[in-house]
Amino acid sequence: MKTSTQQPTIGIVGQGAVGLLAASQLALRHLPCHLLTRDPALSVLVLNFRQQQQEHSLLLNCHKPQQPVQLLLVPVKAFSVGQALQQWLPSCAADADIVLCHNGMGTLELAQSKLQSGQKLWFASTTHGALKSGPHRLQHTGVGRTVLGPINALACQSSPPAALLAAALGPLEVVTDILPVLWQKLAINAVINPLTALLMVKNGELTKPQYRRQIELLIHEFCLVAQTKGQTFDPQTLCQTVLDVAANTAGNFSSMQQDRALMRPDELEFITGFLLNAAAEAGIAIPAHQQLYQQLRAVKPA
Ligand SMILES: NC(=O)C1=CN([C@@H]2O[C@H](COP(=O)(O)OP(=O)(O)OC[C@H]3O[C@@H](n4cnc5c(N)ncnc54)[C@H](OP(=O)(O)O)[C@@H]3O)[C@@H](O)[C@H]2O)C=CC1
Ligand SMILES: CC(C)(CO)C(=O)C(=O)O
Repeated sequence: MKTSTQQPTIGIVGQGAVGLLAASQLALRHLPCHLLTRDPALSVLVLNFRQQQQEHSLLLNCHKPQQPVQLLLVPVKAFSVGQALQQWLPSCAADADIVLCHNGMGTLELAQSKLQSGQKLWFASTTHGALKSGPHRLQHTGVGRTVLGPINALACQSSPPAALLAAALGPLEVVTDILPVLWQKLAINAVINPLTALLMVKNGELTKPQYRRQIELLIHEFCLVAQTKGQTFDPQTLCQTVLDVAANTAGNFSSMQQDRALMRPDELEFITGFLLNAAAEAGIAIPAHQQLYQQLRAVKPA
């Protein structure tokens, strides 16, 4: 259902870094949305949003929407997707656009099983960087881009919610097949995240020659698994892509490093774990990823 001004009701799950980035950029473009938070008593979030050396004081709306949500953005950790959909899909219109946005893979079947038959499922893969340094402070740490693609059959036949996604997390590219994008992001996260989390270093450390052999091995194994799912990558090019991301985000800690440093749950099961499951299904051994997984789980058991 649309409001009188024809602006669809937008809901953003949570008040995490990516969700607040999306809400802030919408607010700066005078496109209001509802933050769907865990705290039912919270009506407004006061946010200091820092972007490109500019500080913005924003008031973000946390009221439960009166109208069914037409566009639901779900920028939560992969392990929260099932519960987030369970909680917030009842607030959505029967023909709503639902947009997942997370690192890792392995949530798509679960998400599809929770949707009503008229709801469209999309995935937005973003390279933006956002850091929440306190409950009221968000910094846009890296200007990136977002690729949006359909997941379920209905989304494949529908127009994408491109204008709103572009306002929230643009520049936006819309693709008809998002899987190659998700697999490439998986490769980046399957190398940078576990290594930085194990070594407790910033991403840039991995550009040093001493890590080159291990990264090449991880990428080689990744390519074998991806191939079994119909995703073909050139190992050398992919290795260079991973090193470029590490160099471009040299001063940042990866999300997995931050999660482990702060003793929060991490996305290892949806990154390395997903890869290990796919390898097992295909009967392929990927010892370099297996070892990383075991080392990380030994440091903090699942
Ligand atoms: N931050 C970044 O720069 C980037 C992050 N990503 C990926 O995007 C995803 C989101 O990242 P990020 O924003 O950093 O993650 P956060 O953990 O900061 O944000 C997710 C937020 O959603 C909340 N949440 C989860 N489930 C619900 C629910 N049912 N109802 C209400 N709130 C809920 C969480 O609350 P609670 O903590 O209480 O569970 C948390 O505050 C991750 O997969 C991440 O790897 C991708 C690119 C960049
Ligand atoms: C690309 C990278 C590795 C940037 O830090 C990331 O997505 C993450 O930290 O989760």
